[in-house]
Amino acid sequence: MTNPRQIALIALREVHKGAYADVALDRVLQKVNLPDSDRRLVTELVYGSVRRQRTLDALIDQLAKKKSHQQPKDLRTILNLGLYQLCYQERIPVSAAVNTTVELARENGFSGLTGFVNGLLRQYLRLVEQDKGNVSSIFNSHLPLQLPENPVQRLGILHSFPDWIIQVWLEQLGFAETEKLCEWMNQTPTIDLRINPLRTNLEAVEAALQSAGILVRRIPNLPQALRLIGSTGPIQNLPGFSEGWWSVQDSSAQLVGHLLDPQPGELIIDVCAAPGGKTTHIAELIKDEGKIRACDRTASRLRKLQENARRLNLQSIEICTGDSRNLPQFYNTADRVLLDAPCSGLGTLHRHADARWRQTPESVQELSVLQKELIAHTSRFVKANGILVYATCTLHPAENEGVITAFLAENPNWQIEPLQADSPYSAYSTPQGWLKVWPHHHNMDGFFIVRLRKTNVSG
Ligand SMILES: C[S@@+](CC[C@H](N)C(=O)[O-])C[C@H]1O[C@@H](n2cnc3c(N)ncnc32)[C@H](O)[C@@H]1O
Repeated sequence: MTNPRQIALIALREVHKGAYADVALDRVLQKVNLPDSDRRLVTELVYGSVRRQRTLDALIDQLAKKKSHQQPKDLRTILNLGLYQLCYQERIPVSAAVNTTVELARENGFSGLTGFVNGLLRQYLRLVEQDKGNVSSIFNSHLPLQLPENPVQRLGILHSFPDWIIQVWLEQLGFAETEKLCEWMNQTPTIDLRINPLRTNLEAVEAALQSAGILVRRIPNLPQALRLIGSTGPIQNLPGFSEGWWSVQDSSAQLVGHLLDPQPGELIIDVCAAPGGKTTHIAELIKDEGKIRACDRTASRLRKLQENARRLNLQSIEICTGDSRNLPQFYNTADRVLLDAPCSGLGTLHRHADARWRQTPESVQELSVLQKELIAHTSRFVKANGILVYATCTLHPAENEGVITAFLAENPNWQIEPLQADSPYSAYSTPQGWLKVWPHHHNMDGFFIVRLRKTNVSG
């Protein structure tokens, strides 16, 4: 099979049955032999139509007599694919988008409905044309969508997020900023590298990448970070991967290691370590001199950590498989603890097309219970006067501020250690002393990071 749209439809069927979008996509792409340009098209169609599902469904609701959820499943997916191309893929000629969608319907059991598919897509195009010539447009975006007045639903439909996520962001940011954040989260993610200073340096990697035709940019105040610009092909094929010169790690995740500020010779426990992005950063920062206990309850993810440590030639990491809430042997042993907590990932929704539809207010609630238990147990690993850094890649206060506020209320011997006034990271700091990385301001993944100090032994 070589038709990219048919391959996208097969992957989307799996996603609608519950598969992760990246897993479903990998599975179908492995079975076919496509040129790179077609692979890119399948990827764009699958991730794009998953990400924009709510907006695309709203268009169907507006353009067809039957609502999107009343359409046969495959027909709805085919319409989503067609509308996605017309709405968001300017590179695809309109006639190609319409004709291939009609053909896809015909080849998948809807030969009696090709007129309906054609008519719906053409009606969409007519509305776009009308809108262009209409000064007092009823539509409020480049899409001919009639949107409700209610700000939550309005942003949710227009930018394709569930209402509850919009609500959480509106409460923190207001309408205009929430809209910017939604737009940011609908972009194609960038890739950052973290250079391993024990094997090479930034200048050498920059030069090697540039001579391979890859454009890169440095990130202010992050001495090991390089951002790749444009498409790169498979990341493992870039110069220096097998030599352990660098790891893939977003800039905001690199901030976490710097905030922990580990020192050579220390004992550091990374209590949610796998697949090891931050563990290996810590090992690099301590020049591989000292000990890092890398704990995680997921053995398969720890195997990835081991592979990464081997590739980067790091010796200071010791693996520990199990639940970090149940490791009393580590009490009062660590100079520093990193708790990079399992979270809802609302700061990295751009990286996982389906994540916005998988999380729910209930899953956030469950995660916040786990996060509170993890900090309560693992803070006991820290020696007197030691440090614990709590971090998440989410933008939900119940998993961030809520966890820390509750922990501090119950543990008066712990305090937030705010940044020094001259810290290079003060752009992210807040009056409360924790750091928040807002993607639409800082152009990196959303993160919450707080550095806590244990002030005496009695608690
Ligand atoms: C955000 S990820 C960690 C990412 C990692 N720090 C990195 O930078 O590559 C959270 C991890 O917490 C682990 N985890 C969840 N609950 C845990 C528990 N009770 N004890 C230990 N690990 C746990 C998950 O398996 C997952 O690998």
